[in-house]
Amino acid sequence: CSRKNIRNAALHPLWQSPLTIPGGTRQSPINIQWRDSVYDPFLKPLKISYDPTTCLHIWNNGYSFLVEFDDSTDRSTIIGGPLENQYRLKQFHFHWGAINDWGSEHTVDCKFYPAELHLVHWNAVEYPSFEEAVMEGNGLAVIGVFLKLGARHEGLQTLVDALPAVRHKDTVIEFDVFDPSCLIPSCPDYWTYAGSLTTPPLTESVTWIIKKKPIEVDEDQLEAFRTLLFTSHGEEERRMVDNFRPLQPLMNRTVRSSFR
Ligand SMILES: NS(=O)(=O)c1ccc(S(=O)(=O)NCc2cccs2)s1
Ligand SMILES: [Zn+2]
Repeated sequence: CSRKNIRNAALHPLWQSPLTIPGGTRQSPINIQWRDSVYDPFLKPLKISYDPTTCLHIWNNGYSFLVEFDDSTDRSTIIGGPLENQYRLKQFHFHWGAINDWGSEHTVDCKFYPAELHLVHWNAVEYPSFEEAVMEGNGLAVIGVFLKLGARHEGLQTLVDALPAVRHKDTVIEFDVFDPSCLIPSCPDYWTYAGSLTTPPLTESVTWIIKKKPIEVDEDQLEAFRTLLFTSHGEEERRMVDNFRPLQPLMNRTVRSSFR
């Protein structure tokens, strides 16, 4: 994949920390070369069961804006797909670009989408806490959904309307009821591979489940993401854009598809 626009992200303040971790063999994100992905007939459909009342708040953590959920019980979970266990929803967040030509973390046949949604889940069957699951090879499962420019997304608009209240880093607002399944395409097709967190601590603990179909959002909604700031109140403002990690080497990995 051409690295012209990856330079922007690599030089971005977000990546002052090391871009790669020593000895990393399963880092994320990656380019998904459609023709190299291998159909696996044993992959199950992914079963998503979210309780909208487990939604807690939206906050700007200086990397992205995240919507966090009460993960003290199994009320919002996923199971099936490539997963051996049930995983609990912890939070979802997005990555996006300064312009619509790039912004996603994963690419498909070297194509960037303008943004990407990540729904982060942890293996509460095998591990006592999220923080411990983050350190384990099968600790996390992240669903990735690409955003493409198109029609306005009514479900997303509820989030967009809350963004002015979390414009600065470390601001938070309560968010009582939200069902994130409205952000996941109904098409069941996905790719899956073994990878890592794409922000520090970059741990190699993520089973990635990347939906083949994108969701459509409109220009105003993408522009609303770009009004957020990396910086806190009182600091010199830096717009929160290009908060995506550069592509990482595939190394000895195969991307499987749930579809022919
Ligand atoms: N872009 S991504 O989906 O790969 C993610 C990056 C970081 C994620 S996190 O929610 O696990 N926070 C990291 C941690 C918090 C506390 C201990 S480690 S998810
Ligand atoms: Zn992410």
